[in-house]
Amino acid sequence: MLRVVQISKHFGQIKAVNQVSFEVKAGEIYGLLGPNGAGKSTTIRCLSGLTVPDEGECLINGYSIHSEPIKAKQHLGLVPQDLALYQDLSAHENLQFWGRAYGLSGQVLKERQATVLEQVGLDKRAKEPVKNFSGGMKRRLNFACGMIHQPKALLLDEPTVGVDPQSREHLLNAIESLKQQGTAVLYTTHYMQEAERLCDRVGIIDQGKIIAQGSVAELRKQMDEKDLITLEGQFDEADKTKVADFEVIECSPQQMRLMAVNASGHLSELLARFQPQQIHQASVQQANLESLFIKLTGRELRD
Ligand SMILES: Nc1ncnc2c1ncn2[C@@H]1O[C@H](COP(=O)(O)OP(=O)(O)OP(=O)(O)O)[C@@H](O)[C@H]1O
Repeated sequence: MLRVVQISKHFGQIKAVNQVSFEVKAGEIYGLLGPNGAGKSTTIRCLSGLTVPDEGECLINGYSIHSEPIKAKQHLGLVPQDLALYQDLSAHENLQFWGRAYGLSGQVLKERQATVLEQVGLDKRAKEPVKNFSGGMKRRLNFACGMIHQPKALLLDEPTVGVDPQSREHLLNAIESLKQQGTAVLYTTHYMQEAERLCDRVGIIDQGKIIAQGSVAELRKQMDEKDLITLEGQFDEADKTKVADFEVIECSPQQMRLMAVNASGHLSELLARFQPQQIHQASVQQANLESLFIKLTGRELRD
């Protein structure tokens, strides 16, 4: 339903997106996971036709967003990171505006307004002006506007940034029910837990490039079932020789990161190799998307 073929986009010297390719099938949620500035929004902008890539192609249900934009956009919904709402209008009126913009009218539009308001839990607040809403409620309405026309493919650009837990749950449930109905969803986030919960497949993006791609289970396997150990304290290069039997990911003056199978079982023996005052803190993290990102880049997702 969504195909991104080898797209690149430069802004001056910055390679915002660099040879990115992926596909999202009907009924699939594909997560694009990466830190701030990784290239997620630029990829979404290319897919939605707001930005033209320097090279490559974006297809929606087989139609090129650049050479056949009208046909392509019939199947596409976009929930942008910045709210696209009229603050003085009610939730109902905002949905009416966006529904009409997508070509809906009459009874069909009325029914869709009622359905999506219920899906995002705003049916009881539908007549109030949006300026009275909390940030989370506005995010939920922003999401409802993007799916009012029941698109076959939906682009969600960090839809849960800054929302309260209740709104987050509403949004995640609504996205899961879209998947059940066969919608292809592209979901960008830098929240690893959300990607693990929602996504059938994930692409990890950093500095414009997809550095790992697959199901969450496949990506975990790339960690060889190894856990991540983070030691905080004071280190120098010579300390690496003390842990030569571990896989050392990073050794900076304040932090050392290592990988090992069954790390908890080895932790006390590992700590005994250092001077007691040298280590201030030690933690173990099981193999997950965040530890894979650290393994591949030496940095944390939230950087
Ligand atoms: N219009 C633009 N002009 C110049 N640079 C840009 C422009 N848009 C994006 N960039 C740069 O391209 C890179 C990728 O930005 P992008 O917004 O795609 O990242 P992101 O992964 O969506 O980040 P975030 O999670 O912060 O939204 C960044 O270095 C950004 O500063």
